[in-house]
Amino acid sequence: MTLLQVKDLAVTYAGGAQAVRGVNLSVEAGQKLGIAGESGCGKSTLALALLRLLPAGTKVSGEILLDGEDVLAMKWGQVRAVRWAGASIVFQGAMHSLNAVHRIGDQIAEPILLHKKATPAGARKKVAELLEHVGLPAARADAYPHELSGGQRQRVMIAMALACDPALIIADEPTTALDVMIQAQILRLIEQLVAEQDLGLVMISHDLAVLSDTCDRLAVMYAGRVVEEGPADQVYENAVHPYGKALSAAFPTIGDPASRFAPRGLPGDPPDPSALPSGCTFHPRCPVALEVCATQDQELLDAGSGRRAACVHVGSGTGADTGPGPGESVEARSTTA
Ligand SMILES: Nc1ncnc2c1ncn2[C@@H]1O[C@H](COP(=O)(O)OP(=O)(O)OP(=O)(O)O)[C@@H](O)[C@H]1O
Repeated sequence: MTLLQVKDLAVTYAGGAQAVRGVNLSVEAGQKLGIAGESGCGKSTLALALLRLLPAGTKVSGEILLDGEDVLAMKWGQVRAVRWAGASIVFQGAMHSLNAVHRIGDQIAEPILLHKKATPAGARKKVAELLEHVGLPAARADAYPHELSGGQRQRVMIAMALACDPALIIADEPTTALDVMIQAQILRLIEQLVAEQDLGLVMISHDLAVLSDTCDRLAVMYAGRVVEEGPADQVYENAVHPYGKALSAAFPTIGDPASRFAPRGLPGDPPDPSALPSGCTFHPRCPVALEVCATQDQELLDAGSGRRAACVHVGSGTGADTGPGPGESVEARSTTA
């Protein structure tokens, strides 16, 4: 069953930044989609757009079908209901998302009282169940956010996201602020909940390794566009788009100690979304760019093994080398920049 279908989504902020450009994606029940990319590529904008949480004055076009209904065409009352019962978001940095002066039980109960029309006793019971479900004692309902550790607060955020039984969870950098051990626990918790409740998951992270470990499918974004997508292991280990390759090369390969010492990083910076380069927006940084890339953008094309990539080399059918893979060095060899 398709829970989320995004068609040709574009977001332009009031100042002219084209943060998301023509994104298409879909999530089935029980499926975990990871969205990866450098800072500023539009990941959070995409997440916020899904539930119409962008600032007033932002231009949004395309379609966001949640359970078949277009969120962009909904009246505000319907959008508010969908935010908890259809899909909910787990943000990074729970300390900023939780209200410091309210007990966490009251904060989790609020959407249950509002959207599920539960009685106070019914909401308290549901809060206790949710806390236990995310691995916290029910008695922690009486705690204030500052009385919990970072990992416990993130568990509270997950409990809150599940409060109205949504079909889809959107997790924006859910573990970024946590240490590695706690990060692993929270990722396992998310995986377990998705499997148990047959939820859909959209997980956003700059960390391709974390995403490939947790998700079934990956979409790699660059300058507001999805430039590569496919099965998580294929995109992480065998990316075909030169940017996807550079991104996966930025993470050490498990089991290959030599890769820890390989030069990393991609020369140059991502483009300013208010003044995007012509053609393929990656061409000024691309190690294998051709002249045509400066004037012509590519659609996502079939790249084999379930992957699709927006690169002229994929379309050429030549199987041309699109640059270094995980653990290999990345050097600019651009013919156009
Ligand atoms: N409220 C806003 N008004 C104008 N521009 C914005 C706004 N929010 C984000 N942007 C711009 O939109 C682009 C995409 O930002 P976004 O936060 O979606 O990227 P991101 O990939 O999530 O980055 P990060 O990982 O750093 O959060 C950036 O260039 C950013 O400066």
